[in-house]
Amino acid sequence: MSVVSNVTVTVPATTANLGPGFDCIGAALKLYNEFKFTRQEGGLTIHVTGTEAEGVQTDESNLLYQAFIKFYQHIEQTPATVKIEIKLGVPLARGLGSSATAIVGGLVAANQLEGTPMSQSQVMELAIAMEGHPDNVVPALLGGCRLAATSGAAWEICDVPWHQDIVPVIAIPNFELSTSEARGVLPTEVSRADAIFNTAHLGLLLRGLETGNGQWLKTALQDKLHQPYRKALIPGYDAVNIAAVSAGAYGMVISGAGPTLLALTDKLHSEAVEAAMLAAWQEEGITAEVRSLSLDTQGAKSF
Ligand SMILES: Nc1ncnc2c1ncn2[C@@H]1O[C@H](COP(=O)(O)OP(=O)(O)O)[C@@H](O)[C@H]1O
Ligand SMILES: N[C@@H](CCOP(=O)(O)O)C(=O)O
Repeated sequence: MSVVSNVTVTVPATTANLGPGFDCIGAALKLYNEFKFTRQEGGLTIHVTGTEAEGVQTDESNLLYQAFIKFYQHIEQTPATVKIEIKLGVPLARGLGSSATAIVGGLVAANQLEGTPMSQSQVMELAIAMEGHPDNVVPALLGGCRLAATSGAAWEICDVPWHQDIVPVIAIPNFELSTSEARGVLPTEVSRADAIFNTAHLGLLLRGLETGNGQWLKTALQDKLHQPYRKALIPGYDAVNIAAVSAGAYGMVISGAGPTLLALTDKLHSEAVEAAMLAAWQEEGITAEVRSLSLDTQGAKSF
């Protein structure tokens, strides 16, 4: 393919971890950021519109631009000078993969502008290296629900079947929690019992997601590697959890590094689960936006 003068990339939000799959599983959601890159003379300009636009840097420190630059370093070329227009749909620092959209968006845009010198799997490897874990950048790039594992040299990515009756309900509170802060509270070592617990629960989760077996999902959505440490950073976590399950959710987990909470339920109960999560957070004095979203199956798209 040939070099082009502009490209627009859309990248979906993600919900990573899904309880027991810390740092290895995530799903793309139908909620998007849009990034337009146009070649221009005379230096970088960044213009941001949409949800919480004031929270995004408009200089060279911008994460989207950092990913763009990383691509050129990788192919050992001088970066194109560009105008960047960002339309935000994914809220920042809420555990919905806003940073992953920026990393994937910057890499995909640079690859497209330069006529795709890199394959999709090379872009993916670079995105994982930048983010430090695969569970949000992989579904952001490829869509669907994805499990990632590495032997050390390369990554194996597998598509995780998601039963059509399972509905993700996301409850996004009106406060931020940076991923680095939420990683900072985690222990560096875990017990053998906790490692076994999560191994078993992740296996059960994969089968529960595939079959829609509610009994399996109810047990599977438990975790001992990150949520017990992180829930103290999310006021109202226990109340929202109890409300979601009482309204018919299989269970509730922290989306990504939080503070967004994710309940899995079925179509019959999704509206009641939404209302219950919203009311529980309101009672704690926290404003939230609660919605049922479906899975994005296409990942990053450029045009
Ligand atoms: N569209 C974007 N363009 C540039 N930078 C972004 C964008 N979205 C997020 N970021 C950067 O990523 C940070 C949030 O990352 P992080 O703490 O990992 O939270 P999240 O869970 O949303 O990924 C923001 O504060 C901002 O610096
Ligand atoms: N496994 C990571 C996932 C972070 O996802 P994000 O959406 O919060 O960026 C973690 O839990 O730290």
